[in-house]
Amino acid sequence: MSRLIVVSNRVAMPSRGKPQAGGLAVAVNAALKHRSGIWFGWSGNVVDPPDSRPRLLTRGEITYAVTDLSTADLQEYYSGFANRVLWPILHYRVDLAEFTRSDLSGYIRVNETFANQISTILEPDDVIWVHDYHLMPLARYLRARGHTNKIGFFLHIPLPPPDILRALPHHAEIVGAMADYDVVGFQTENDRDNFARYLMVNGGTVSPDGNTYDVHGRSVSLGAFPVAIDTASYAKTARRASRSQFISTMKGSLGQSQLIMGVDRLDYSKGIGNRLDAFETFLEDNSDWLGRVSYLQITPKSRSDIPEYIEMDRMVSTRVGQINGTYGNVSWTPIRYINQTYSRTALAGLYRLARVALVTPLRDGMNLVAKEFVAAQDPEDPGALVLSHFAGAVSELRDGALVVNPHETEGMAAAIRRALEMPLEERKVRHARMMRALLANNIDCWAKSFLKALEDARPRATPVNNIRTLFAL
Ligand SMILES: O=P(O)(O)OC[C@H]1O[C@H](O[C@H]2O[C@H](CO)[C@@H](O)[C@H](O)[C@H]2O)[C@H](O)[C@@H](O)[C@@H]1O
Ligand SMILES: O=c1ccn([C@@H]2O[C@H](COP(=O)(O)OP(=O)(O)O)[C@@H](O)[C@H]2O)c(=O)[nH]1
Repeated sequence: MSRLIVVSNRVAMPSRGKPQAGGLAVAVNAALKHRSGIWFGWSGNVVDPPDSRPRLLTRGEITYAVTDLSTADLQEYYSGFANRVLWPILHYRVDLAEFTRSDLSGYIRVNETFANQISTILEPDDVIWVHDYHLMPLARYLRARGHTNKIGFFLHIPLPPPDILRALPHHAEIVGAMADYDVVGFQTENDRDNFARYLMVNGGTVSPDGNTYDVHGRSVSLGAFPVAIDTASYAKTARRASRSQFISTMKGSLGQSQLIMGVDRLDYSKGIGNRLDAFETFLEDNSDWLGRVSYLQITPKSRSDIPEYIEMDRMVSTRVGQINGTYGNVSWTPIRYINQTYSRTALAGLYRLARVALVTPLRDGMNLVAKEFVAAQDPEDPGALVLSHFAGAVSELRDGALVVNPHETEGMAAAIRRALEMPLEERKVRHARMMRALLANNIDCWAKSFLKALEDARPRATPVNNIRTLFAL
């Protein structure tokens, strides 16, 4: 079997020890467990100047090939273009995008550097699987270096309609460059259809199979491959974790209160502010629940150098303080707000203890927390999931979750009450439906179905040696 080269901005090195908050690392790690290969990406270190060749480290079946970034790379590529331009625009927040030409050139420079470094380790029949918005044009630079390998791309975050994509300055250089992959995968059909429409309005034509698009001489197949979790193994972890000292201490601290949980990186896309508004309205409208509920919000800090994230940090802390100050008393604090990262095992135990999970992003590619919460429940006494209509996970979990619009405070407050008071029989039925969906699409299916689509893609006869823009801006 040919080697698999996984490429992503972040590489989850086992030696790092610390748990990582972020679904991409969790999904790729699980996918690589079943196929030997190389995982290439950023080491997480900033070095001036970085080495021009990757450092290799083998652990079991996986070889990690990592490279450092320079201070300018970190600033322009990661904090700048990837996280202040692409992240907001792809999450439908054009209002938050801060575009500069220097950030765009830093982004292109790092993509070209990655292509150079990958070229040093690439063999002709390697299959390359690139992940996420940091590396959208990588295939273009690999093709320009003469590589005809199969190259696939998976976008972990949403892809908005063409009108929003057009707000991205020089979008053809970035979004249009995805046509240089053989297969492009998305979390949902909606994301896939948005990209198909983007290609069509820019002169692409669809082939009779309905999945392959010809775009000015390039051929690219599109598909939806919802990212998954290892459901059965996570359920086992949760059963074990629920017997730990950590969980019995937590249980003791709750007394008779019901536990509501939220777990999100501190990111504006997660809708934490709207959720706090809804929780406040719930307390305001339901005085019978005062003192009988505890909302635990675990929120590791994320991308803390970026102004929008600093502002978010300030806003959430202030709101939590206001709500606790207004509704709490000497023996009861409504919200426990924590900025630490917990291991997935510790989270599994907490999920199993919780009566309700609030997963209410304004937009989210998938949201693995929603899936992990469901997998962690005791089927005989499961908790209820309140899930945003705008999380990718809703396409698989809508039959069992209480689906809410995160922009409607009163609707979310009502859903919190309904979830807390849901009869056992209804909780069991809803949980069983969601478990069925999760068991049908396991992490192995995700990786296997994407790699199968890549294998089936038409081989490229000749490399593209010129880098040219596909269509007018
Ligand atoms: O690497 P960071 O900048 O610290 O950010 C963490 C990761 O966040 C994003 O995760 C996405 O992928 C998940 C798994 O497919 C998906 O469930 C979630 O909805 C997405 O937001 C980001 O896409 C990753 O690249 C980051 O590593
Ligand atoms: O303290 C934490 C918080 C989150 N996570 C994990 O980080 C991932 C978050 O993925 P998700 O898709 O929900 O969102 P993302 O952060 O990737 O946008 C999940 O697997 C969580 O279990 C974790 O291990 N520890």
